[in-house]
Amino acid sequence: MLDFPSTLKEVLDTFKLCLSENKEVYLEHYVAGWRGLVKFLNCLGSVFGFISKDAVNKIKILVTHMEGENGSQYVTVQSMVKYELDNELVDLTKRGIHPESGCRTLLRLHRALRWLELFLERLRTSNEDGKTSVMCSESYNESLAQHHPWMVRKAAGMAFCVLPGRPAFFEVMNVGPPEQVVAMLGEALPLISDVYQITEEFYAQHNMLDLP
Ligand SMILES: CCCCCCCC/C=C\CCCCCCCC(=O)N[C@@H](COP(=O)(O)O)[C@H](O)/C=C/CCCCCCCCCCCCC
Repeated sequence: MLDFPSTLKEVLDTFKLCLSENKEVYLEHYVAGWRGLVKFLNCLGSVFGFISKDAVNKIKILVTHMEGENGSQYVTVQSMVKYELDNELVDLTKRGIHPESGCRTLLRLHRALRWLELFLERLRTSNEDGKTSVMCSESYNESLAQHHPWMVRKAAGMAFCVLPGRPAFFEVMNVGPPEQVVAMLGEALPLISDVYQITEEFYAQHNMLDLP
């Protein structure tokens, strides 16, 4: 697990460790990446508490699987999917007796990873006056929002309004001057994108992109 304080670079580097040689996604590093991100989210204020709580719950569910008696099946996303499908441990069409399957839980974080990718790309290419609240809400609308009910979208939209400006945001990242942040994001984003794409394709192959 990552210790705090860390820099956002250290957290994003975790996603570099996610991919095995044969392009499988290691759950251990995936979860460590999210844990690190949640710590940054917590630094942004208590208004993000409900988002942080949901992410933490999902991380806990995955860790419980990884540390459980069938933990050896939860090494990569691919092994988890195979195991849960082979053993009918996933609710495929409607909510049923497996509300905490690894597959549906990871899918929620996977969708959030797309939000992160879109948001960090906007941050990377923005200028000094760029509004992080706008970047965040545009990225949210293009990704996660499509899977959230009205109430959640409304609450998220209100939380985004209190995001600090780009300079304060860069400071929280604890990476260095803006040019360094931009360079770091330029290196990290392709890795996040790889992890996202590989997971997306694997879930699509198994018709699991809409798990209830
Ligand atoms: C200096 C900081 C750099 C960037 C830091 C980014 C930190 C991001 C950390 C965590 C992101 C939150 C991940 C949220 C996962 C949401 C999963 C989800 O979709 N859950 C919903 C569905 O779950 P089920 O009911 O089906 O189990 C659940 O209903 C969601 C509830 C909470 C609202 C989620 C809103 C997500 C907004 C996107 C993140 C905004 C963070 C803004 C900070 C820049």
